[in-house]
Amino acid sequence: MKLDPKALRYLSKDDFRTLVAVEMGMKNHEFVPVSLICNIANLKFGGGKKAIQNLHKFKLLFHDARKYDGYKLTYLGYDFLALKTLVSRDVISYVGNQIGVGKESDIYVVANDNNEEFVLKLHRLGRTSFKTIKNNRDYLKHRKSASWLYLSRLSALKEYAYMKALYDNGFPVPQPIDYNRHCIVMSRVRGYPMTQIMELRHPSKVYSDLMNLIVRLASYGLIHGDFNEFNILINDEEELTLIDFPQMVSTSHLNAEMYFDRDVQCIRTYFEKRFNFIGEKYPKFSDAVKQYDLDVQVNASGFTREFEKDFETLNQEQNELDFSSDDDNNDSDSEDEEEVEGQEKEIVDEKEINNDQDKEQESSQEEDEDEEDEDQEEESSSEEEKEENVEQVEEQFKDLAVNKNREYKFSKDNDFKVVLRKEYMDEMAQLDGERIQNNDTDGTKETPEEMRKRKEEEKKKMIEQKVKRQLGKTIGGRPKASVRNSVKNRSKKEISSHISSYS
Ligand SMILES: Nc1ncnc2c1ncn2[C@@H]1O[C@H](COP(=O)(O)OP(=O)(O)OP(=O)(O)O)[C@@H](O)[C@H]1O
Repeated sequence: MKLDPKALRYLSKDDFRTLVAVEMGMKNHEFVPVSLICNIANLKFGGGKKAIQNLHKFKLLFHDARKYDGYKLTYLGYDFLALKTLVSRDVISYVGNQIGVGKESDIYVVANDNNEEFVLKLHRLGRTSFKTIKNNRDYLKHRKSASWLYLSRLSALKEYAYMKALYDNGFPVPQPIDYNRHCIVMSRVRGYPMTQIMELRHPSKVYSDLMNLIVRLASYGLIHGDFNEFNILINDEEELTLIDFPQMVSTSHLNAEMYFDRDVQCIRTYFEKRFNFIGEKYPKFSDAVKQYDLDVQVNASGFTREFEKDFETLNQEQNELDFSSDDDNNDSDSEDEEEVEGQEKEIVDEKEINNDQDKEQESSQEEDEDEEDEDQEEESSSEEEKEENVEQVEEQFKDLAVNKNREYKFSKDNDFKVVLRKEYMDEMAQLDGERIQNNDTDGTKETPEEMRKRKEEEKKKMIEQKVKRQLGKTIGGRPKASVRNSVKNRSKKEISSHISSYS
């Protein structure tokens, strides 16, 4: 599901109030009856129904009238609630391009009023299960339908808590900025996922940095649990940043050694396959001496043991639900068995909602003008670029270049321009050198105009190659998912339902 923030600017305070009312109603109902929504929202003169229609129009609510007139939140609706809160806290002001799609999240670039860029991660746990839940449920004794909200929220909270504890202790992780509901805002790392790197200048150094990181994590009582090339970002200086923490486990976990060894093995295998580097020395679980305990800090950040327990239980239940979704009978049976503790924790704190609502005002309308100006500029410059080959490059590049459909202005115009990496620049310089040599020996000198054209051509070729590679690796969801699956031992079913959720 793609996040499209354009409706934000058209929604009134009453609309948001009604959206929150649906969220609260989903505590006990899969589809919240219209009368209940209106009651909770408590709007005058039939305002509730009008707001429901508006929210439905923007696809923030899903309607079902089979048993009674009821509505539930869509992912987009839940995204909006979180975005609205983050905007009202002045954490973010603009939403930019999507820069990543994980199995369980969508990643966007966002910016605040000072044009500082961050990354917004929207957790999407349980999205497959959510789709399989039967529509004939009306009243939820045991918060089944809302579990995707709760699960995504817990996952975000866990990731935020771990990221904060790690960041505060000097680990190379993004800086956590804020979170709300199922969203985290963190600093943007200037680097590439290691899976996109074809060659390293110093493979042995990077390898030993990674192994040291695994051991250092263990000395703080933690194992990443998904330590692979997809969750390691590397920059041009070959510095590393670790991302994605919802699966972290403690070194006192029953299977801690297995998780530790798996993390180590993942890196060894990858280095051997990709860089032809055999890591002869590698750490064992017994090498890691626990010196610190980050658990306390993680708890202090809000992710208590109770939440951890809930998270594990729900995760397991969601997995079981995925497996049994084909079997209609099983589904309804298992529903009755589903008793999860701590229902009160389920939906957002009412107080928080009310405060947020009061603070949250229509703050997005003024952004239109700047954005339109930008779009006009883009159009006029593209008119000049009529040459066929330029168009070809743009076509291939469209997902990586400036998103012309974006509804929100973005801070730095040049942000999405291709940044040619050092290797490409070196390659071009080398080609230049060869050409000059040839010219000298031929006795035919290139005019400055010819040289400019040739350089442009070469640059375009480089970009084309780079883009092809990137598109193949990052945008083609199917191969990525299957590779990830082999790393993480995910079921085929899980992957195919994930892939279908994007189609
Ligand atoms: N702080 C960040 N800075 C820059 N890019 C990021 C950042 N966080 C995530 N990304 C990009 O988003 C991609 C997906 O992020 P992440 O691994 O956190 O998602 P995920 O849903 O947890 O993935 P999965 O569950 O499939 O492992 C990353 O590969 C990376 O390219």
